[in-house]
Amino acid sequence: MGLTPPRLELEHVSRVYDGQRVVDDVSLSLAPGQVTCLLGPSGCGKSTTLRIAAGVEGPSSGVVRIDGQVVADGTLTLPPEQRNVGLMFQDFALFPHLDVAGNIAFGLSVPKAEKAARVRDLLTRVGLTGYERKYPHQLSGGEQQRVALARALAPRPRVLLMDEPFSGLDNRLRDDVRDATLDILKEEGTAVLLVTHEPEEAMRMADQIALMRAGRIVQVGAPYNIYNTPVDKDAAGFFSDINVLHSSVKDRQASTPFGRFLTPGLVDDADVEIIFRPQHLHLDFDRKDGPPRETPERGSPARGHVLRARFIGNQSLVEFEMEQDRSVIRATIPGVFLPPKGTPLWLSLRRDRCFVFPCAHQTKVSSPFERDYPPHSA
Ligand SMILES: Nc1ncnc2c1ncn2[C@@H]1O[C@H](COP(=O)(O)OP(=O)(O)OP(=O)(O)O)[C@@H](O)[C@H]1O
Repeated sequence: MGLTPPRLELEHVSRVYDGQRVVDDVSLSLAPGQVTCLLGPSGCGKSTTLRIAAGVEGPSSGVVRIDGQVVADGTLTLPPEQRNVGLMFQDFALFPHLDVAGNIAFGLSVPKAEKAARVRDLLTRVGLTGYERKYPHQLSGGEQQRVALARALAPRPRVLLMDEPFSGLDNRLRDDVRDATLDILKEEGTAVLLVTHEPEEAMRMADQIALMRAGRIVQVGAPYNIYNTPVDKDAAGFFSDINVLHSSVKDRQASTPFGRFLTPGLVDDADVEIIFRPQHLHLDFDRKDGPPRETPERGSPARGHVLRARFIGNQSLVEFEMEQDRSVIRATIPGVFLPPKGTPLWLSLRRDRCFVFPCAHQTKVSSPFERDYPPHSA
């Protein structure tokens, strides 16, 4: 017996419009019951990828499979209704002339009693029991979204494709609807491909995030891994504010106000950027007995002076000018921490949360010998 094929599989899929490759060699695989978020900035090709998975358009090249069956390649494109996929888009698009029960039952071709039972079951799951006879215009945005979800799930699709399905909802409602939607999707065991440009939404919803940029998938992984081991500076910066230290390589290390960092795979004089998030800074007050001690976890502390501090909700954002090179570093601190301008403080970094990348314009990158060479300790 062979292995169970992925529920949805895209293999080297590309799409060219007017000579421009808007989806570029995308490969992606979704297991049953898995939520995959296609995440990226506006115009990077997310919706086009989703439309290719749906069968609304064909790929210029590459193959799409559902449960191992080819549904599109360079020549064949099965239409959406022959793929057993559910679709859910931003504007929900409920049928205004059908009531809630009619909307949910629309795509169901099963006996009447079975249809009614499925509608009842889905209404319970989406928390809308008793809403059968209401019409879309009588529902709130969140209720309409839940009816749209029930309608998409009614025929038990093998794959559910969702394009920014929560973007029409206001912030507070969105969190509740997202959580409820996730519970239902998990119960149904459908494989979900969800398009979003919001990193928080992807972090909250996804089992797997596929980060897209300029038509290509640049990184795929679980939210924790994508956040904590970004593939490059832009991937790190997509999820949060970042600090960037500039340096260059000397003897396989880069010096910074916070001590030295190893630079595996980079040759001498290569320009590098050391990236870290504002929440990974640790602050200490100035002391009489000199700087706080250097530790392997936090490296050497560096002194900075507060430029400004603001309370931003459940944390404070403090900006520093570093004494050594006058660079500006931002730190976020839980709770209220608003030191006056000019206050000297010692800053240190969680070194396991720092990433060293060659500068984008870099020409002096790796040599296989450097990569294999045992690194010096920092
Ligand atoms: N039918 C089309 N004809 C020509 N160009 C298209 C077509 N559809 C999409 N594009 C172009 O392809 C690129 C990717 O579009 P797509 O809608 O897939 O991006 P996206 O990442 O989903 O963006 P957004 O988040 O803004 O919806 C864009 O530059 C867009 O203008």
